[in-house]
Amino acid sequence: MKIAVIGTGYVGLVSGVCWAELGNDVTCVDKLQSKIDQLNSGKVPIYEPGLEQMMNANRTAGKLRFTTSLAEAVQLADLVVIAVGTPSLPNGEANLSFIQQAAEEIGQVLAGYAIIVTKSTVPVGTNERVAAWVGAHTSQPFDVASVPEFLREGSAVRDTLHPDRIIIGTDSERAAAALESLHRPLTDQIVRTDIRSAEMIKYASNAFLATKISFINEIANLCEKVGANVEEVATGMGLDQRIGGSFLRAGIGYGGSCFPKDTQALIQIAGDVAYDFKLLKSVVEVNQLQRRSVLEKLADSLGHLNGRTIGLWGLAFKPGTDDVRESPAADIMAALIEAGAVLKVYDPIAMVNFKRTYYNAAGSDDNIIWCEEQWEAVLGSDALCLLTEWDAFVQADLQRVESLLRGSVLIDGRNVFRLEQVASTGLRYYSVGRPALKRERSETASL
Ligand SMILES: NC(=O)C1=CN([C@@H]2O[C@H](COP(=O)(O)OP(=O)(O)OC[C@H]3O[C@@H](n4cnc5c(N)ncnc54)[C@H](O)[C@@H]3O)[C@@H](O)[C@H]2O)C=CC1
Ligand SMILES: O=C(O)[C@H]1O[C@H](OP(=O)(O)OP(=O)(O)OC[C@H]2O[C@@H](n3ccc(=O)[nH]c3=O)[C@H](O)[C@@H]2O)[C@H](O)[C@@H](O)[C@@H]1O
Repeated sequence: MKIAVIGTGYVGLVSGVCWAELGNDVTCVDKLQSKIDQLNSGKVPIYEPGLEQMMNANRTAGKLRFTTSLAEAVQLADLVVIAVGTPSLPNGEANLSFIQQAAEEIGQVLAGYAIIVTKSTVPVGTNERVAAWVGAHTSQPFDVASVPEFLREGSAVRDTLHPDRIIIGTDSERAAAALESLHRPLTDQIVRTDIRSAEMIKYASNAFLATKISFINEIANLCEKVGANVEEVATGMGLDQRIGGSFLRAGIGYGGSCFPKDTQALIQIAGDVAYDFKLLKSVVEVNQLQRRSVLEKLADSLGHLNGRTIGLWGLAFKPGTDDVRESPAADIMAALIEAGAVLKVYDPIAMVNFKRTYYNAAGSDDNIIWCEEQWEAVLGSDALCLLTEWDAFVQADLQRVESLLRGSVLIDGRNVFRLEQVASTGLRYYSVGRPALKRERSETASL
């Protein structure tokens, strides 16, 4: 199949590369010249394990191309896939301006029948608007379909090649048959549905996963008060097949480019039809409060934060990605600085993106020291907070943490250390929903 993919972000680039890998002829388009130049020089602009190698193999085989010319890509394509961003507007609603622009541009250059697929996450009813935006600029025949994407950053290639299911929302038999044959090599779990249901499946799935996380985080908060251990609770709950064990890891709350944006958008979608989505509003509120729990634990252990030096391990919203959009670390850092703390921060992959997104590119802020390596963030700090569970942190030698800290406090926002492991050190240890190890120890013992 000849495929044009509009947008070379996490979704467009990974989908395009994987479709080429399956033997299709793929042209990826982006309006950012710098991105296309980078891709044409064999470099992937995002951090996504396994992607660069697969991309270059398919470029060399002549199955994958990159261009800024939407016309060049669309005119040759049987299938045109829209994978541009749908960020939040200030009121939480999805910003559809990139979708509209792409749809209108497609309409302007369409040279014959094509199937136009929206892979971006869009509110219910958007694909009908896509049809209208394309149709306003062409007299060529076309069909539209909603094929939402469920990949996770960090495992995007694997998720794309081994999806749990493929959702195809369209009222065209011709489009459905073509999309089924495109996806059949990946899975037998292909669900054919109407366009509006397909659009809703995407939001409902993300909102449900976010709900599971906020639910377990509230159970964790309760566990801390009643002396239970949330990990034991999650294991016990998750063995019930009706509940399932995934997405029950308590922590500092969800972040990323999708759960925060899509939960807000669904609340807005409900509001537009005068429906008050109370449960989802609480999910969002709980998630916001959960980020504060790090500050509360620091205040509990250190007394006050003014003038304290706090080491932070992890800035990405989760390991395996350099994406820092809506990362809990950003809110936690801002609150710590406001409380008068000095921060020593380190992330193995996301430092550059984080500085560019939340500070100026140079990262200049008198209260933040951007560390060259992970131990520099520990050296001389009053406390260390682990915010992202990168392997290098999970495998860290806790005796070394103890000896380099000026204080003795370790806040584990992702429950990565075993309680017995920490018990063999002198660290005062706070995790999420598990018993704290609050023993007394001189704050200035080391260094
Ligand atoms: N990031 C993720 O893990 C997932 C994202 N999604 C959804 O997929 C969509 C895309 O997300 P990402 O890939 O993260 O976005 P992104 O922001 O990383 O990439 C979007 C790309 O589209 C390009 N673009 C925008 N307008 C264009 C136009 N008219 N012509 C050509 N290129 C254009 C931008 O320059 C950018 O490179 C969003 O709706 C998101 O909610 C869905 C599942 C997973
Ligand atoms: O629509 C999207 O963009 C994507 O959003 C999520 O994928 P992603 O944001 O890449 O990452 P997840 O692995 O789902 O993690 C999201 C956040 O939840 C947190 N999380 C996850 C699981 C858990 O048990 N506890 C928990 O706090 C993670 O730390 C992270 O901050 C979904 O998992 C994908 O299916 C979906 O396609």
